Amino acid sequence: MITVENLTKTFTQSNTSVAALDDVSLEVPDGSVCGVVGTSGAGKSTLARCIALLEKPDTGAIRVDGTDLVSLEGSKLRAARRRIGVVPQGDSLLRQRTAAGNVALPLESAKVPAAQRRSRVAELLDLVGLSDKASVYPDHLSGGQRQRVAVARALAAKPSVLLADEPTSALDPATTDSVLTVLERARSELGVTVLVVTHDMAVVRRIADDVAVLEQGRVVEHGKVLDLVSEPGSRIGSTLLPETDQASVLRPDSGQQHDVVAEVVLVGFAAVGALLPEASSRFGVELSILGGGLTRLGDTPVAKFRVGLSGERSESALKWMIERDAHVRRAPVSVDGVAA
Ligand SMILES: Nc1ncnc2c1ncn2[C@@H]1O[C@H](COP(=O)(O)OP(=O)(O)OP(=O)(O)O)[C@@H](O)[C@H]1O
Repeated sequence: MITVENLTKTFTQSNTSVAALDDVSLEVPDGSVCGVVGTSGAGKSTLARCIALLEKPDTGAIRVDGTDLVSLEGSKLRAARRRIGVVPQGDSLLRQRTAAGNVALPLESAKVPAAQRRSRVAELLDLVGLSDKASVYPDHLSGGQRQRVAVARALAAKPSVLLADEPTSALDPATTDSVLTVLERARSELGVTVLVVTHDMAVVRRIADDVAVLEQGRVVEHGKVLDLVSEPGSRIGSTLLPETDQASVLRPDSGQQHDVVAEVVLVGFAAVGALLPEASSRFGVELSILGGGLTRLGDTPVAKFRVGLSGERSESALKWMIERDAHVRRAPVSVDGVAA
């Protein structure tokens, strides 16, 4: 578990102070992937640098497995740094070393014997799907392949935490996917806790269990992605889920009367596949989809619909859906049945 407690960091330049981190607290459970997102200047990289022990916060604690890393010094600090693998922002490989040579670097620093080093490098290149590129130099690798080598290098010393700062920036979607697959594999096959700093919501959509949204140095939203998307007013929800498209209720279909209009978020195969039709048939209500759609967060299908229900038992149908974990937000209905 990574626990960040009340972290502050202020930079002062030519008499101007910037609170890059302002009382930031968050928890990343063991073996999970947490996305740290936010606009440019929100404090994401500063947070990553503090957790990687490359920057000292002004106040606050960073605990990994219970130990506060901020207070460490000397050999204890160096040992703690080895438990955190870092994939730095941008191109970070040594150009004069092959892919295998780059991955071996942390093992050489730790004085791991040559035979052990070779087998560990082979394992890591296999993990990132680049066994056939072991002797290729970075200039002859694609951007995505270079990032995968950087991930393998960050994992070389068997860290418990992997921290990646914008690992997919400047990559096309297909290449982004190959890098995210490797991060996901680090978590699932090695049990590493992964923290990904990104401005790309596709990263959160594809691999994050948890997410923290930073704004002007403060955490404005934090939690499990699948919980947050169901919360009314969630920024993550409004970014990751389909628009329910207010305008669609004014289309000809919506001219009909609805007894109830509501926004419904459904999470998981069972809910997405069956809840609406079952509610409709069980309570004898007519159910119209007025907007929204289906998406996928990680492996989980999630739907957000604006629905209109017509029939005497509309309220009961809605209540029944809520009891089955549908997240429902009622929209006020005007006299002609159109949501206000
Ligand atoms: N070394 C530094 N000296 C002075 N100011 C800094 C320094 N590092 C960061 N800052 C300031 O702190 C704030 C947060 O910067 P940070 O790089 O953490 O944001 P970010 O969310 O990672 O942004 P980006 O997405 O653009 O990389 C910004 O206002 C930035 O200008």
